[in-house]
Amino acid sequence: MPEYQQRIAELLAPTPVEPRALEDCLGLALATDLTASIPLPPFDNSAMDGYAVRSVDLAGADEQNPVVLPVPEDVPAGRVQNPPLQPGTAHRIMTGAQVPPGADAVIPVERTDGGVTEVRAYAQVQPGAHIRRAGEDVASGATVLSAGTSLTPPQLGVAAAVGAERLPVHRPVRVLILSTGSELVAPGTPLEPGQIYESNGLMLASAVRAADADARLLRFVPDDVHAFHAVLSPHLDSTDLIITSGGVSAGAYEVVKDALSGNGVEFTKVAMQPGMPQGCGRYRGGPAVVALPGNPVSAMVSFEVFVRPVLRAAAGHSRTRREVRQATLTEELVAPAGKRQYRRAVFDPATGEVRTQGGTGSHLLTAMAAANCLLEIPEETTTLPEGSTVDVLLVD
Ligand SMILES: Nc1nc2c(c(=O)[nH]1)N[C@H]1C(S)=C(S)[C@@H](COP(=O)(O)OP(=O)(O)OC[C@H]3O[C@@H](n4cnc5c(N)ncnc54)[C@H](O)[C@@H]3O)O[C@H]1N2
Ligand code: MOO
Repeated sequence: MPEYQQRIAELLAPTPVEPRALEDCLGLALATDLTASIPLPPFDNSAMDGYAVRSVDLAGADEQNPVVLPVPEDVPAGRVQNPPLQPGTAHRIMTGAQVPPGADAVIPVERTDGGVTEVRAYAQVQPGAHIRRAGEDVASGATVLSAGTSLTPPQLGVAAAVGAERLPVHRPVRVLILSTGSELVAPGTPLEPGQIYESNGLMLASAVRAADADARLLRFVPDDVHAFHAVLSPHLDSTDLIITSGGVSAGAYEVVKDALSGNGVEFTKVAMQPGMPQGCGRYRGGPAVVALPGNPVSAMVSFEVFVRPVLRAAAGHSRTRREVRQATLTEELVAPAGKRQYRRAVFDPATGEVRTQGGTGSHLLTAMAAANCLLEIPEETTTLPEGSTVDVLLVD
């Protein structure tokens, strides 16, 4: 299994780096460190709506003995020209407005009568009170985001706050998802006997998108080799990776295998359950191909262990793997010898316990939908008593 993982990893080269407007960067990987060219906050500013004062001018003020100061200036947030505060005066100031030179504190409006031309202050203030200092959040020249960061909303907020207009990010991997199979019909149409609704295509496209890659879905590719090549051909120049599901095992009418073998893709059996039959390679020397088995759970588990980490690495993310936790098994399990088994399971982070969902059948998709982790059973393990410590891959 590790060798097969390595083969797939080698198929995808890092995507090019391109500058993108901040609003188009969510989830993408930053390609170089982002350094702040300004401090944050950029200037000393008020944390409160109130009055900028010299703290010494309010010494001894209280409810019974208010200090009355003239208010010659009003300082709304954004006022650019900001006259200095003269001793014995107060400037009415709003949250976020620049503290005038000469002021060393802000008294909140609630501690005053709220006067406009003169103000009665009912409390004294400590020097520095309610002033947010320049550089308190970020010093000028500091690295605010590191290369490889998968950009989150607050990180994009930081980038905007330091004045970045665009960011150098890795272009997302462009993935084409194909599903084949004469038994498949679109949800929304009536089912004839022998038919099932197509679900792998949508599931894999969603998994690709959730891994912050681009997905294009081609469902119901005809079960015919010529038609298969014809459907692919217009997409080849704009695709980094083709993912197929189904048609890789030992049966007749395996269009994926028939079309891709001899065109750069090799099919093999991997010592893993589910997900034994697999294929990978490069289609006619062009895009990478990963041919996943058709059983829905096999397709999904194979995507998790083979494809997702590679998609993340190619797109420059420094975190490519799911979090692995150690958990205590609440039941006894048996597993096949010589295969790495992945069981659908629910991990409870509060207790550290894990319990499997459903059986091992790779058609049992609802157990996968109910799971929040994959419980990994190593190749050499065939029995796990209740209370064993196991590794779980957190998949949501
Ligand atoms: N004689 C053998 N038979 C099978 C073997 C084997 O080694 N020898 N391996 C089994 C294993 S394990 C798996 S996994 C499957 C893989 O089969 P294929 O990749 O060829 O997939 P299909 O036969 O096309 O489909 C399998 C199953 O999945 C359903 N399916 C397929 N595509 C979709 C889709 N897009 N949406 C929903 N469901 C889908 C399909 O109807 C089948 O039920 O082979 C075993 N057999
Ligand atoms: O590999 Mo199949 O995935 O066991 O069902």
